Amino acid sequence: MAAAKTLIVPKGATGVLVFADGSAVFGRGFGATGEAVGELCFNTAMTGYQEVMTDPSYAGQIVNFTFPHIGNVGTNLDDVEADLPHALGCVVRQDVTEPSNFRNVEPFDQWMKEQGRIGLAGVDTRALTRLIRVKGAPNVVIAHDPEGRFDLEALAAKAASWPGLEGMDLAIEVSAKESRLWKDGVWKLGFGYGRDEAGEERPHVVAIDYGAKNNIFRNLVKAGARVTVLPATATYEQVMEQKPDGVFLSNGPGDPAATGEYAVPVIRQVLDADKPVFGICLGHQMLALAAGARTIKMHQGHRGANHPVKRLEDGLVEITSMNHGFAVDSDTLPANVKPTHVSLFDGSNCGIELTDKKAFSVQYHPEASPGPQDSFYLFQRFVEGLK
Ligand SMILES: NC(=O)CC[C@H](N)C(=O)O
Repeated sequence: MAAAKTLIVPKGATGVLVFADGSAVFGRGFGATGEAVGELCFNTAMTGYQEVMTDPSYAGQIVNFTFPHIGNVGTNLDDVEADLPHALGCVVRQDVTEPSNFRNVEPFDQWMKEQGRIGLAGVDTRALTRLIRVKGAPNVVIAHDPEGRFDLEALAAKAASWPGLEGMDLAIEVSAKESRLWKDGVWKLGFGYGRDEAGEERPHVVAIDYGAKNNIFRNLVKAGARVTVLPATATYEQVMEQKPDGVFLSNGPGDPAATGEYAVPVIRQVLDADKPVFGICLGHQMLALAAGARTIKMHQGHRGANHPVKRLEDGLVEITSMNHGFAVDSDTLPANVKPTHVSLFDGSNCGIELTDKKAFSVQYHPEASPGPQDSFYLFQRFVEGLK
């Protein structure tokens, strides 16, 4: 797999992943035709492919799923984390079968096609994962053509000339462009999404959207907040105009250090004004940057739904959902930044708290979607703290 430079397309191959060095992995294309260039990452979650594909933090990335049966429950209108899929494409082991689920609305391959996203099936995705673990996340082109016509040299050149995620600001591209009130609560079988009938008396959370997953806002509503969403480029004055009781910093794609021009200075001003702050994933990384720490690109990243994280205050282990390729460098935490959570997989930083401010953040995804719900308490902790 992905061993040598390949110039011949095997008979029957209708999809391919091409690496910058010219090596290629062939399979059967599904979803949209065409090609897309991005970073290849792997996700080990056993459920929730629709949530993964629509998580805006996957902008610029192609997801290699280690779980073999992707697409088997189809797609529906509810399990989406944003209006569009943001991952560029996906690589899967088994061909996508007829959906078998009472919630299915549309087969996965058709949904991918309509959304302009490319799929590649019939690949040894676990071998591909091992390759990423050894060599780090590569830049690749995913391509699909029902006739199997691929110009492999041109595709390799495209992968080679893509600049990579490091230094790339994508939050600005996927963020909401307008401010809005958020109204949905969490989903319940038989009921769908709850409705927020919040009164003015509830704590007001101003959530800055750097590419947010909707389930974060739903959980803030469930925890009892009134939620206003602002675009990533919101100024300090625009944040304060909303009279927030607390400010939330969302997840999002790309390199946290590349958002430094607009996001981090605003976060610093919010901290200086002593507003309570809660951040998730990219929001965690940017809170750390605003506090004076540094972020680093990880070798392979963390993406899945079973990542154990230790809460340092009492040693409790949370099983968490993760999706990140950058991390806060724990060696750079200033004296007023206390680490609160650590990954039990590799010891990387998974949470911080500012000792002189009401501000905390986590690297993982307490909103799950997909994943375990061990960390829902963080929404409660934030919103209760605003009262
Ligand atoms: N889910 C996220 O917010 C991801 C943050 C950042 N883009 C990273 O890859 O680390």
